Amino acid sequence: MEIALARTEEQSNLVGEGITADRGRWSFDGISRVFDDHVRRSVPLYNEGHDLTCRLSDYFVASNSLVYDLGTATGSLARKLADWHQGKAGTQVIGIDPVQSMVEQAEKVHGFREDLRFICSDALTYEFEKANLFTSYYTVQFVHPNVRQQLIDRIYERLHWGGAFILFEKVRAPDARFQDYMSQVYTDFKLANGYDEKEVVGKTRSLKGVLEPFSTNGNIEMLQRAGFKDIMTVQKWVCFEGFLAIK
Ligand SMILES: C[S@@+](CC[C@H](N)C(=O)[O-])C[C@H]1O[C@@H](n2cnc3c(N)ncnc32)[C@H](O)[C@@H]1O
Repeated sequence: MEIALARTEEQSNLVGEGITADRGRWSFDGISRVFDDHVRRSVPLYNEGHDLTCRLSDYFVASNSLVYDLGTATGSLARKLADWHQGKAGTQVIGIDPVQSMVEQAEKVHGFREDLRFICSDALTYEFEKANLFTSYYTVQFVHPNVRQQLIDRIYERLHWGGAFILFEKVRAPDARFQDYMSQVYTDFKLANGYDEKEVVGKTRSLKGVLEPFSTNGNIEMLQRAGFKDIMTVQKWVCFEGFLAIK
């Protein structure tokens, strides 16, 4: 299905010449206004994963609960979680993102609410309070592999016993043949969602060394090293996977 797109200047910067020329220069700064449209056309089952996260959160979020959404971007998932648990007294969702323009856009779109806050900070250094639920929706893949384990260790440590980490990641396949199949099917997905070949190649090049997916097993082993023992895949579309890990 072809989708006609009216490109704003920001959108052109995002998917056009700018990133084609800039290997490994992907940045979330300066794309906050077009991010929502972009991410929905780039991530399969984007809305479904948010809905599933809300449904799973029922097992971990009660009144006076604390939820952190890491890499909240424009705050869509944090907002959905806050709405989902509205009425649970004292419960708060905090969206964290190191990109100021993303946090400003989140605040502009979702406004001021007692139960929903956005903080501009790096999840690697932010001093988390003890929480009931952490969510990371396609964020950990952007944390450099040499410090990724440290982040997962901190999440585990900062969770209450019985709390959970819901982690969605782009994942690599277990071998070269499957990786080849998955890459081709995902390219088909992006082309069907209105990107042209130049844009697909340009974005792939701009993400070199910036988006570094682990395999399914790599993610599970990272969660296990942090201390998680109860881990399950809750959603999967080819190379996009959601995990539920319970402390
Ligand atoms: C693909 S987007 C996340 C999409 C978002 N979670 C959603 O549901 O729409 C990745 C986000 O992670 C953020 N990010 C990257 N490194 C981070 C870090 N160290 N700590 C927190 N957020 C980070 C980026 O700024 C970006 O907004």
